[in-house]
Amino acid sequence: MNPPINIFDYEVLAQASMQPVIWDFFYGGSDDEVTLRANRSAFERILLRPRVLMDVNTCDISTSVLGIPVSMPVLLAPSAAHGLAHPDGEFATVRAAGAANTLMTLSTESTRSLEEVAALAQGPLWYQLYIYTLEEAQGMVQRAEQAGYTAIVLTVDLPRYSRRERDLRNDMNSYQQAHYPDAFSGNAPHLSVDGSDNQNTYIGDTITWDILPWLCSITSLPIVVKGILTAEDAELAINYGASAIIVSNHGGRQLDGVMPTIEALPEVVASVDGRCEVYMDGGIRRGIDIIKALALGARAVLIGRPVLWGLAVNGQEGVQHMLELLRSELTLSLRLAGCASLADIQRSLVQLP
Ligand SMILES: Cc1cc2nc3c(=O)[nH]c(=O)nc-3n(C[C@H](O)[C@H](O)[C@H](O)COP(=O)(O)O)c2cc1C
Ligand SMILES: CC(C)CC(=O)C(=O)O
Repeated sequence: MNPPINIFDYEVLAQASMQPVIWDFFYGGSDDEVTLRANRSAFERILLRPRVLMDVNTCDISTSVLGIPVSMPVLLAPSAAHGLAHPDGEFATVRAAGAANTLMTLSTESTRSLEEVAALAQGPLWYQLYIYTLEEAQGMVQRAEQAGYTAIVLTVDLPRYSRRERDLRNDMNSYQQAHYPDAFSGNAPHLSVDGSDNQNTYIGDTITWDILPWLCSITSLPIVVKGILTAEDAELAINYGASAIIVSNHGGRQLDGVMPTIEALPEVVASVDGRCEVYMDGGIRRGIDIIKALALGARAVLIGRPVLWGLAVNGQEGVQHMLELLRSELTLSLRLAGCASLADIQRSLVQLP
């Protein structure tokens, strides 16, 4: 294949470069993968209403998230076990994010430790939290704060691990433990992806909204709640102390059959009504997807799988190149839509089905 010129090219090359069992873990969703597919197909039903004869000679796509400047409204979503994609793991990812002047969110389930990753960071970092025990969570939050992470991203859509049928068929757990036993253990001894190993004490199915004031009491970092899909939960998140919300369905990997995130976004944005920043993830693969999300009220988007494709194909350089492809698509599409900056993106730029 010729050198990749878009994220779908990276996807093809990534699949060719990895063991099918790893590909299935990265690519797959839960159950029938209805939501996984819907995250993409929903973008195709939203059309753009461009304006013409605007001066788009310069086009500024820089912005900020929670006051932190980033070169574009594209952040790296947390994803587990980058060591399964490339031997450099999160070291490559954090270098690429820094080179692109954007923000990386490190997963609790990273291959490398949060301190090692922070030591290589040239750009801002957020830390994504899964709560096993409260003691472990408190320790991790304190470690993240000390290491220079600037927000805690609490993932709330994984009370329990979903059924990922590809992984069940492949016996992903045995494969991972045989070949990459440390893939998920960078920050704590979490040995498997689905909680089946007996060292896992995950309490995600017992925590309630009170966890937010508790988190606020143990850290001065802002709390970003990831995995909100409804107006009701957006309201609760704000009332319980969230500083920002990520509209997310975990890339179609948790409850199957939920709405695609680009369709959930307007409801959440309306409910939040400017009281906090709202971001979204799920299916972002093109510059125009970012434009649609921003027109519907997201301040920024996060990308999950594309990072893993870049990593698998060419480590740090692959992630960097993938980000630059997205950056140039976004800039060109904005110009073609008549926008000279992100501030020019109005709700009227999109037409819903
Ligand atoms: C392989 C993989 C691992 C993931 N691991 C985590 C994780 O550890 N924590 C988390 O909050 N979300 C995790 N996610 C979800 C992403 O943060 C994000 O919500 C999702 O990937 C966005 O969809 P996209 O892949 O279509 O961009 C993971 C996603 C993938 C594909
Ligand atoms: C280890 C898993 C809990 C990581 C995750 O969030 C995912 O695979 O979607």
